Amino acid sequence: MPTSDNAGNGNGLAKIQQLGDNEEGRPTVKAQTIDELHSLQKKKSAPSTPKGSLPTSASVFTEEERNKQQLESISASLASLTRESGPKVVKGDPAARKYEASRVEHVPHQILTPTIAVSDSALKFTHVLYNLSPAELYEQAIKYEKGSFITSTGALATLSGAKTGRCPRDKRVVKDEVTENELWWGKGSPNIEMDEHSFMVNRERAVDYLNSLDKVFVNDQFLNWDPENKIKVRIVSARAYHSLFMHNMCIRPTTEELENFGTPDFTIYNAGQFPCNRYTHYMTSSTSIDLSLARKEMVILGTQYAGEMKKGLFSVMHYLMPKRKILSLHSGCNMGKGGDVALFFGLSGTGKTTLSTDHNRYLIGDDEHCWSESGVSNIEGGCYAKCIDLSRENEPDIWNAIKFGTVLENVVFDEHFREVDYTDKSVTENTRAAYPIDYIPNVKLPCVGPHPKNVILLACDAFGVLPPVSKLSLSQTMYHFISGYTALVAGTEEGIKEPQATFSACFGAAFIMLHPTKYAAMLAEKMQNHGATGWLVNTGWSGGSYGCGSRIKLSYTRKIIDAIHSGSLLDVEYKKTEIFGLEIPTEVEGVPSEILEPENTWSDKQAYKETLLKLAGLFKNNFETFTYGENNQVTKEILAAGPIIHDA
Ligand SMILES: Nc1ncnc2c1ncn2[C@@H]1O[C@H](COP(=O)(O)OP(=O)(O)O)[C@@H](O)[C@H]1O
Ligand SMILES: C=C(OP(=O)(O)O)C(=O)O
Ligand SMILES: [Ca+2]
Ligand SMILES: [Mn+2]
Repeated sequence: MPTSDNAGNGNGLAKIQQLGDNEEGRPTVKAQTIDELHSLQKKKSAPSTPKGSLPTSASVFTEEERNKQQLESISASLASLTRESGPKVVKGDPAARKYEASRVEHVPHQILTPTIAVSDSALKFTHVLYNLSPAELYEQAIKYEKGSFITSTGALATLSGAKTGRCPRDKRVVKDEVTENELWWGKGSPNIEMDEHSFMVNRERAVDYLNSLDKVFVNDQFLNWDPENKIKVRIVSARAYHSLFMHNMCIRPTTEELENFGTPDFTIYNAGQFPCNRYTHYMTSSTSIDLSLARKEMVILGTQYAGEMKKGLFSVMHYLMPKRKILSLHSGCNMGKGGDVALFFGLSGTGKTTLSTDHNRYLIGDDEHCWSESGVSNIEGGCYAKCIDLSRENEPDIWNAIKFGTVLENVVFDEHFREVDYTDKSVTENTRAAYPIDYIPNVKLPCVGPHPKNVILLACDAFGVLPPVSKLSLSQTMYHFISGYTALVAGTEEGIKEPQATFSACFGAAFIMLHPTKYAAMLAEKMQNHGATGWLVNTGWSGGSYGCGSRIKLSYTRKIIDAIHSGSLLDVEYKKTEIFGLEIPTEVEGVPSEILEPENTWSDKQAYKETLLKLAGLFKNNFETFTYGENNQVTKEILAAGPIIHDA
């Protein structure tokens, strides 16, 4: 009898929902398990050639064949040259190994020759993370690299370790029968020799280190936007940070270009976390950056500073391009709406990146270019901006480029909000942002342009005696190009009042491979043929040396640069200065006229005169290397274009 109560079921109890029921028409997932659900999240990236389309000559390979070719090529790059130590390479993240297991069978078996010793590393797989996307590299960095964080604007903040700048004294170049005669060696040259054997010792050390890891990153990319002079580069590295940096800084291949990449023209082995062995001949520290032009390889040991890779490749371009009658330039480059191109030469910190990034002009590149018969081309696919004291007001385009995908090196940020404090120098003064060039809104794509109209030499003169702007004759341009002057303040060290003069031939002595006069002669010829005007712009001190005066306002420098671009600076009156013989304009729109003549801005005229003479003496002293050297091609005319000190 009590059952009848239940059977009636007039009590309003809800029916238990069945799987697949869909009360509000909301679809539920098709997955039966949580693993299945996860497997639905990622779909396969689309191939570049859609299925069913006719194969072109470049796409006759199946995806599997291409994959096999890529693996063979990477395997060859990573091969030990002294023994059969593998590697057995396999694509993909070892953390996701169970999903990759089926691919292992495709790896070609290495034939073991009994004459070559087998090591344990021959038995293990090296997982290759090949041309990962920025999103994948973020995950790798955050999961596995201490010191990697996402900032409030989405950039990837990283630490470069003990080295926060380049180590030019640890750079070595293999001297052989060919390079002995071709390259610039000796006093003033950046090329410190090593022999081939020592290079091989370091190469093996780097390759063994990389093979000992569970995984390595491989980037296959391009240098040079000039399609006829593109260079294929491969970068093998151990850190996601390095892979993302190069992804941003080199030219990114399309999926199709990557499928048909083939053998690289140049390979970098970056084993930066691992030191070199100081017992190796030619090694003077635990850091070594070694270049073999014959092998088309570079080895990095003992420094994780990413700029070493970018500037290492720049050195290679300084060798390869002049062979093709193309001038390689350590300069920024931009183009006006009317197609007028300007080059900005200058040493580190003088303003190449800042001044080539100009909201009113198209950016071609901020640091490395080529000047060929057909015009200028950027070597890189990204920019590498200093971020110390970066502000939205002064540099809006660089500020806005610091977003998802950008690598932020050695900056300090709020631990909770992850807002970067660009004034903080706790890690280093050389904080940097590396971003793809298309993060700048008015980029010129492809990054090429016609022959330059203006060649601007930037010097940050901390002595405060060079005029904010002067127009140069061709010989003066050559004189100042070969001198490559800048004077910076030590900055981080306390008590340093005296500016440090630096002379760096061709505004890039650390990267040139041939004698400076070779590049200078090419520049003179090109400037003459294309009617380019040379300018010297002081982005440094005014009103006294460092300590007394102050740095010229960026807004004034921008006005000066505007007047150069527009051509209006060609139509004003000029006055010639004493000692340096520089032509200085009497007026520039938007700039107080009195600052154009440095003497006016110094209250102590005697101190001005003495400082001017001191700097002129430093110039003369530096130039002696070029006039009395064995490669004396410097004409009297160029020498006469330098400062003239009259004996009292
Ligand atoms: N008058 C000026 N002209 C150019 N840069 C200036 C000036 N005053 C201050 N600066 C600062 O100097 C630095 C120049 O560095 P950057 O453009 O990165 O040089 P480079 O690319 O030549 O290494 C920037 O931090 C910029 O804000
Ligand atoms: C990255 C560099 O370039 P720059 O300082 O000229 O921007 C460098 O010299 O290490
Ligand atoms: Ca530099
Ligand atoms: Mn720069």
